[in-house]
Amino acid sequence: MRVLALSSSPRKDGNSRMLAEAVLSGAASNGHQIDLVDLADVVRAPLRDCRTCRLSDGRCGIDDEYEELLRGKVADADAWIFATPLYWYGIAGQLKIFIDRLFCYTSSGNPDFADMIDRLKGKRFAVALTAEESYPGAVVGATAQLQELARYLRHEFVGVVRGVANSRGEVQRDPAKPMDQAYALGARLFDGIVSDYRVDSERSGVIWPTGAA
Ligand SMILES: Cc1cc2nc3c(=O)[nH]c(=O)nc-3n(C[C@H](O)[C@H](O)[C@H](O)COP(=O)(O)O)c2cc1C
Repeated sequence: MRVLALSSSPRKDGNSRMLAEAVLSGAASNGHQIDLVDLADVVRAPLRDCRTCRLSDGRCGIDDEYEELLRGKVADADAWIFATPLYWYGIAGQLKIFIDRLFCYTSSGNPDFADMIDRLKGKRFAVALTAEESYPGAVVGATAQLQELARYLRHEFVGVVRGVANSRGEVQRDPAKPMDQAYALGARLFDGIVSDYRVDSERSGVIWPTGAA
């Protein structure tokens, strides 16, 4: 399977990217193909008013490497890892812009929108997030936003790994060991049961197969 991490911190030797790399290492340990993109290298402009920005054939008029990233790596991946620092109790701007600009390719003004919607659906999805504050509520808004995005895109939301860190590399010293958690998350990216039970869901009563470690 192809696992793509989108790292949104402008600090490329920072904590959230390190967590994402650990998720990828875990995925690679199970034979998956891994890749990481720094959004700051690709996404150079925010969403504009599509009515005035679209080209005459309906394609997106913003001239950067976003479309290449989207049509290639993002649409082709089987799992997305979104890595973000907590910025002002939300996700980093680069990541928000990446998400906002999905609109240009999924709204009906774009000639390929139906195909793109198909290609963006049904992936495995995980989040690697770092914040200075350890207060649990600090990351709730950012996490909820990404969870709702995953639901909307019909993804399987596998999990969130959260590190408490500020200076570069400090996430490795977080006593909660988020780097290990990230590795484990990557390793189980495609096997974990992601449940979204309803009251009338059929359930066997057993979550993990007997004999599982
Ligand atoms: C612009 C900015 C806003 C931030 N806002 C918050 C915040 O609201 N809460 C928090 O706990 N940490 C906040 N931080 C700290 C970062 O989330 C923290 O240092 C994180 O580990 C940085 O990740 P990085 O090394 O991947 O860039 C902020 C940092 C910056 C630069």
